[in-house]
Amino acid sequence: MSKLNRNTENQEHASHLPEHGPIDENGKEVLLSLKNVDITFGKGDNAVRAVKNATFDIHKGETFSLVGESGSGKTTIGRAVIRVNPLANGEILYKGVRISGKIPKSLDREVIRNIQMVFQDPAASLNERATVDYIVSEGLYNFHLYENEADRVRKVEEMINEVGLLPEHLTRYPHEFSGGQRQRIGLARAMVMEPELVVADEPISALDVSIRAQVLNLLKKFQREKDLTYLFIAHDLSIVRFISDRIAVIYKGDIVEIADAEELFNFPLHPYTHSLISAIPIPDPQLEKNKVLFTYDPSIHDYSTDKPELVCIGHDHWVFGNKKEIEEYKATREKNVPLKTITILDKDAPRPEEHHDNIAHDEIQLPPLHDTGSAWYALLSFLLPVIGIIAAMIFKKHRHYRNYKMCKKGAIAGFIVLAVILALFLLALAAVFI
Ligand SMILES: Nc1ncnc2c1ncn2[C@@H]1O[C@H](COP(=O)(O)OP(=O)(O)OP(=O)(O)O)[C@@H](O)[C@H]1O
Repeated sequence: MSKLNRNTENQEHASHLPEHGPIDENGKEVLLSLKNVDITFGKGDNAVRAVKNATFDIHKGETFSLVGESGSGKTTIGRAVIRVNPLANGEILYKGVRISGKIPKSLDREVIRNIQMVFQDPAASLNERATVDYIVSEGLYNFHLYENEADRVRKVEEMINEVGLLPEHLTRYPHEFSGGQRQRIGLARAMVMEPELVVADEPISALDVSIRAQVLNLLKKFQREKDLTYLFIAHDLSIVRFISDRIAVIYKGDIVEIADAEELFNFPLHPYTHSLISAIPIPDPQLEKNKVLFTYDPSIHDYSTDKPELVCIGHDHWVFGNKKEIEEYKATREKNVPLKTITILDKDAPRPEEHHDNIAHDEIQLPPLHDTGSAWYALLSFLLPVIGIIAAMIFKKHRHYRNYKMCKKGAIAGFIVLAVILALFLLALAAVFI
């Protein structure tokens, strides 16, 4: 497309944005930079400092996740990036160009087109009175990103196919769709603009667990195919672990830790990050029941004289703390021994420390290695139901619950088919002899 159409529009308004962002000291292209960003709501005594001194870079092509509990300021940052929330202090740069505060109207239009947002609640974010066709086309209309009507229709149909819906859905209204389908419409509306950066604000939190993976896979597919960069907002570390390149943790408006995803999970230095990791449910009910929840107590910090700041302690790992804390964090990291984040208590079993030390915390957070739930188990159990039932019992004992369910399902279906054949045979016998 769009390169053509973008150029067409850029000829009308010379582009304010360079083709590439600046390169940082690690040789990575910086697409978005927040520098000392403060965001405040209200005035005087009622003022809420929702975001305090937020500073981070997002590199081209990466998934950068922002994680923290409800009310910590994640959405406020996302909305500041798309220029909805004004800053009280600091600035936001896109490809090195300031996009916060007062900017020329033509730059504002370029920013809207290049940075799109996908919202948490697909029901609330879609205009209920507009058809899907109009919803997906709205940005194209506003920015004249099509050559003629046939071109617009082609773009919209292509996009609706790409998100897994059908062209006949275009004439329908949002209320005629399920939550997952509405989120697909929201994705189509954002992606049809061919953005470079997508702010995805809890895009799967409102969806059924069963369809969350589909929407995540769709986001990943778009990223691979269109070289997208994501600012992914979530309140739960377990969701972002496997989709993020880097993760920033935010607590009550302060960014308390930023690191590569694996670095953060291996060395969660800030106690709030530790508490978020310990809150991730373990798929094994026995271990989950006996897990000790680590809760964060902010009163452990004494910031009365020694003020905290976000400091890089090496390994591109940033932690928020005062000088004393930062020295401790550095010393811990230099030992290079992954930190223990989960403690399992079990009265009847070995001591908690011993119990935990035998299992890497990575392992307990994952389902058992061979718990695949493959359809082959069901098929073989259908053909050999007795063996299927035995296999199901063994899988259940080893907590391979998905395999167990598949075997059970297949074996039961196999028994029913055998019973029906036997019944028919007996009926036939009866018919012959009576
Ligand atoms: N428009 C507003 N007016 C006043 N206060 C606001 C406004 N928007 C957000 N806030 C306040 O700013 C703080 C951060 O809110 P924000 O919505 O960014 O949190 P969040 O981390 O995204 O939470 P959630 O996961 O629940 O969406 C909260 O204390 C919230 O009450």
